[in-house]
Amino acid sequence: MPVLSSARYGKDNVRVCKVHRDEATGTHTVTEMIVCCLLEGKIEESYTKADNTPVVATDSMKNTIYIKAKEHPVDPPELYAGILGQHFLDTYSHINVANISVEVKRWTRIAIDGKPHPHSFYRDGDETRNVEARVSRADGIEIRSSLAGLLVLKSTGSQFHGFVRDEFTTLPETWDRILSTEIDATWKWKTIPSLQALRDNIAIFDQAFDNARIITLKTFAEEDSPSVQNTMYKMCDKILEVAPEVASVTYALPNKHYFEIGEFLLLLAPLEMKKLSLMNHVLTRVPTDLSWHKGLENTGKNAEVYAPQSGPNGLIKCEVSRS
Ligand SMILES: O=c1[nH]c(=O)c2[nH]c(=O)[nH]c2[nH]1
Repeated sequence: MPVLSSARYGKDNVRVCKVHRDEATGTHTVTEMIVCCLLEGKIEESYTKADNTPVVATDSMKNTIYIKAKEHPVDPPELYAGILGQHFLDTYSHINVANISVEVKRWTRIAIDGKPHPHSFYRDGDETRNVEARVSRADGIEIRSSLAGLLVLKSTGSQFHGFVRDEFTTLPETWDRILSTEIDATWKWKTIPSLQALRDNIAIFDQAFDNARIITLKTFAEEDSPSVQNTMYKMCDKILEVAPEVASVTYALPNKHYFEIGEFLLLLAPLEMKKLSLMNHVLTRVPTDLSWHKGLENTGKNAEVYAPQSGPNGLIKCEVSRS
């Protein structure tokens, strides 16, 4: 006998844009977001018995997303997610959990001759500010806030050495390399008991976002990184230090490799590679640089031209909690 072990449903990819007009100053603020709303509760029979009585149509959820954006502030997104989620619990007694996710796009104010323009904006990158809220009758409000899609690169101040060297290793140790990644940082808040408690503490959300962004960029730029692992751990530690209401921090960082040009030749000459590994237990990529062309030197200290790799890439993750 099969059992429905879990179920949730709702509307995804609801695109919303809200314009706030400050009457006094004539300044507009634009918030564009993508909202997802998935409900859980006593909805089994819609799956198992074709009984739609408990089903709040996903189309109605889409309407609710617009209406709540009109009736309430959408900033910070943690507040909007809490308000929207609580609405479903207050309105439908058989709904027990509302899972709300919000992805906020960047619309940065244009400055003209150094002066912020009142109603014109530009998209300065793919970075988004995200919120995942689980609003539950039994467990209160659980929120994960995050910053995603922030692409960064440093052209020095990154090392990687001392790692396992064996018959599978070709990567040379380095004391100076290009480091690039796309920041995906998430901070999980201690459980918030109610929407009122969330409202009472509203300032912490913007503060944490600003702090997480500054800490990430400052640590990335200023540290002489021994590895992605250690650098991301330091970022987590610093965020926990400045945000006492945050319970844990996670990072997921792809290592976007930039290799010296000559390293490709090994892949093109597998027989040669085998021979080298027999001769030399520690096989490293053979830097051929560009010297075959008029003696151009382009490795080590002379490296200027690199080949950005689209894949494969490293992917390094961690979660740091309070002890
Ligand atoms: O910072 C790094 N961590 C790794 O685990 C790793 N592995 C690798 O090939 N390069 C790197 N860089």
